[in-house]
Amino acid sequence: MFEGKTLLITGGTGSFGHAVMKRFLDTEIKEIRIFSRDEKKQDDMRKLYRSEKLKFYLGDVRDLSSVKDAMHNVDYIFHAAALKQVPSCEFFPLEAVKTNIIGTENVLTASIEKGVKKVICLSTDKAAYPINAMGISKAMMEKVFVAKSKTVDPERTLICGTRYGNVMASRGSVIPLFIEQIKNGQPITITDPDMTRFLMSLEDAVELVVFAFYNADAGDIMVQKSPASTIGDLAQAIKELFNADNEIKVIGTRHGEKLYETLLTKEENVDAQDLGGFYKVPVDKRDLNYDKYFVEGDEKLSTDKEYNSHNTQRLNIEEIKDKLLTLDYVQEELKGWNL
Ligand SMILES: O=c1ccn([C@@H]2O[C@H](COP(=O)(O)OP(=O)(O)O[C@H]3O[C@H](CO)[C@H](O)[C@H](O)[C@H]3O)[C@@H](O)[C@H]2O)c(=O)[nH]1
Repeated sequence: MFEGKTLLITGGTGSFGHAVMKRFLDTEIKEIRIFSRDEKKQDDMRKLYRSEKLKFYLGDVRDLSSVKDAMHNVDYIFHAAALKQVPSCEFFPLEAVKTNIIGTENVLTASIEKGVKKVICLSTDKAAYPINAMGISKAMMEKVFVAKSKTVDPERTLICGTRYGNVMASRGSVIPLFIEQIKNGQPITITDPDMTRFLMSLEDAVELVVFAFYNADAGDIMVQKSPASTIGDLAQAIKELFNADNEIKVIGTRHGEKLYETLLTKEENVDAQDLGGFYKVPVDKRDLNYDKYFVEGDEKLSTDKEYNSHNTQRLNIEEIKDKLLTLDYVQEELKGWNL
């Protein structure tokens, strides 16, 4: 379906943008358009890949006209532009509103106007039962794209989304931190050994978006089933891989952080469809007749459970090690370490 087509990636210079670009660059795709704010990152990417198929557009999702200017003749959009750091959104919540919520509204408004055929909006597990500003803004982003998907004929513009968990070894995340601490002979700082997180790779995130592309209907949110581990086991697995004996220091749960992450809320699970490796949260089909919100209930709502990093498949230390070894980053770090 991508043959001869133009794909626009908002936030395209980020790690997800890079991974998608690599996935599609050598296909029959016509053009991959990278839309982002940072000219330096764009220039680095341009020089690194030197591909005729790659086109760079400077702009900000907050600015509707810059979004519109990038959308002529675009067939599909992966909307990944976001503020995603928990602490910065906590201090500057309105910035999260502007980028994550209004920015998404802009991307969708422009897509509909320009006749883009499909838009996939990327969300995060932190949007399910959100407790921090980043998660709350992403939850609102989901509401915005679900509502917007109902305003347009899906044959013309199909709007849907994905929700995924922590990307293993992403910049500034816990796996590189633990490895750095080992290399520097520092204590390994664990917030709570029993805290759990889903373990997904960047490739999984790309696979999820591609799955959504082929399988989601308008307004659906697609979720990938993922294993999880406790942070205590993750630290132990990394210690064993690096043959390290650093002490473990428990520092306590950080501000805005949960004991476990949720990929499907209990309320979503009632209607979610199990598609093997994925779940599909179908769009709420109730119409503008508000009455039905109050007179029609669902018995399952009291009994169904959420799908979270505490009740998903739990990896043991050996399995975490195997998973870590699939990451290029960990392989590279191990090579350097053994030398
Ligand atoms: O020193 C540390 C740091 C983290 N953790 C734990 O490791 C897990 C993962 O932490 P990360 O910091 O890798 O990931 P977060 O889920 O906290 O969130 C990260 O990913 C988010 C995107 O999903 C945002 O970008 C956010 O700012 C960024 O910290 C958490 O359970 C956390 O408590 C520790 O045990 N010790």
